Amino acid sequence: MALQKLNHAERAEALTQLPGWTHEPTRDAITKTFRFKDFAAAWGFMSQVALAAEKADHHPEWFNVYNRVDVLLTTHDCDGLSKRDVALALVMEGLAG
Ligand SMILES: C[C@H](O)[C@H](O)[C@H]1CNC2=NC(N)=NC(=O)C2=N1
Repeated sequence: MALQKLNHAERAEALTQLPGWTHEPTRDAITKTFRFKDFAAAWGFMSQVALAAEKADHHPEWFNVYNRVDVLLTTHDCDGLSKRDVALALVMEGLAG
């Protein structure tokens, strides 16, 4: 069965668990900008997220410059926001400290 997009109630619930995350309607994605002490800290975060993402077979769209990591999460398989995006966002929150 195809992965389902989150319904209204599920989206609202997800965003209450994810401070600093914003819904981006054009892509039906959630986004956040993380800032770290320096480039090494940002890259360390990205390395840890990359391992978790690969394990879950669910990957972020992201952009890094120096200590900043802009993240966009959406599910290509259903062309919108799914529980996999919420799960990866929660992993990121845990790793960002
Ligand atoms: C074949 C593979 O399982 C799929 O392409 C996975 C890989 N990573 C993915 N990542 C994201 N963000 N969305 C997907 O739909 C997705 N699909």
